[in-house]
Amino acid sequence: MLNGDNCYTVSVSAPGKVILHGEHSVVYGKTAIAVSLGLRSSIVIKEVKTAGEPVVYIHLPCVGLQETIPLNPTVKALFNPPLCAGVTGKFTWKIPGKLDHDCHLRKVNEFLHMMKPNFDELPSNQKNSLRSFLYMYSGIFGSTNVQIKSMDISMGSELTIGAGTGSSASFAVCLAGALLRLLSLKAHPAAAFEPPQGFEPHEREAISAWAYNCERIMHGAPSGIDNETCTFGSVVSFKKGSKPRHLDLRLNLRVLLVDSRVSRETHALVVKVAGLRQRNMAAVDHIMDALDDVAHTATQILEKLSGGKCPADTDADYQHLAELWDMNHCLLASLGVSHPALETIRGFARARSLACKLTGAGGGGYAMILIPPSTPRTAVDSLTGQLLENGFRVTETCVGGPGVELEM
Ligand SMILES: Nc1ncnc2c1ncn2[C@@H]1O[C@H](COP(=O)(O)OP(=O)(O)O)[C@@H](O)[C@H]1O
Ligand SMILES: C[C@@](O)(CCOP(=O)(O)O)CC(=O)O
Repeated sequence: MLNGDNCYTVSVSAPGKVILHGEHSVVYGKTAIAVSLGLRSSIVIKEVKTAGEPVVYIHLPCVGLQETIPLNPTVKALFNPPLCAGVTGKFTWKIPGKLDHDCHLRKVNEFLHMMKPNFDELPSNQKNSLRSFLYMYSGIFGSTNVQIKSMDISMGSELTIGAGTGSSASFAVCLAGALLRLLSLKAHPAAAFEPPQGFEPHEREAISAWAYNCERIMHGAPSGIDNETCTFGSVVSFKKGSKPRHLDLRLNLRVLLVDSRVSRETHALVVKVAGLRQRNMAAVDHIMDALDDVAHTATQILEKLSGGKCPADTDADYQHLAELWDMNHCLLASLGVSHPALETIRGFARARSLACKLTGAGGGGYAMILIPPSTPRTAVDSLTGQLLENGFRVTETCVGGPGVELEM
């Protein structure tokens, strides 16, 4: 959108993600399936007129951050980012995978320390958000000749931060989507007078690749499944050592996302499973194989459900899926990654014949309850009431919906 002052506004949203199948077994080379979550982050970038030097105003209430960044020193320190060693030519925003990530990130860190002498004392979520913004802004705009202006950036999220529902990827995808669209509008001003178009597949590729670089800032060596799921939505299948594969399914599975309110550390749970495997190699490997089979069969059912089958088949498919969710949970429980709170949640769901599984690392965190379309509303309401009475947090939402979207 272009206003009378020749300033653009861009609004973008992106979903979070949950792991549907393959948590823990993916560490041992099996397939994992992630789906987009109905809870989304959103961003509004507005170019604004300012009297003095150009600045970026950043409002990130989810991490309690409000910051003003001067643009002239940013341009001087961070524009014209370097290419990876051995790659010739000039870096452009179209090839984020060829950016010398470590060198660019080091410059971002040096700049932040210079701009904010107390940078090291900030909470790590604020540090990561600031690093990610500067990295991406200078990476994208620093390789073009478009004229930069002051801007105001606000970002919100329905996701809980740091709970394994992909808030960091959702944040990074929103940021990349909005910055790339702003760049495209500024580079092709005539497009601002045409009806806004959603993101094209090639734009999504670039968004996901920039978000992956941001995920590297937050997580070191991420698998790429989160940025892919938050960008493309729907279902993403992933196996260690290969690129995540987006399955273009039209799904809208209803779920209750239940927060057990038990905090857990992913790494500790991965180590626990490794210990169990060390002592019981053959048995644990059979469990991993079974988890892999569950992931593959569930994918086939999701493919059927997305094909718009007749209602009778849909019921049977949901029943089969529910069976697999239960089996998946029990296999994970046999690896020692459930928790009494998760078992309580499952008990409440089972009393209403609904399937429930933990999602992510387990040991606490979230459980998901599948709500097939035929489930009576009263059953969902009474289950929700019981969960809330017992101190759990409950969100009714969908999985498998759209990825990054331009908000009109
Ligand atoms: N809405 C948001 N605003 C600002 N930063 C965000 C937002 N959502 C996520 N982040 C960034 O992502 C980080 C969360 O990453 P992480 O701990 O991996 O959580 P998750 O498992 O939810 O992805 C936060 O520390 C913060 O830097
Ligand atoms: C346990 C594991 O398979 C999934 C971790 O999920 P989460 O980010 O803790 O929700 C670990 C991993 O894949 O790195």
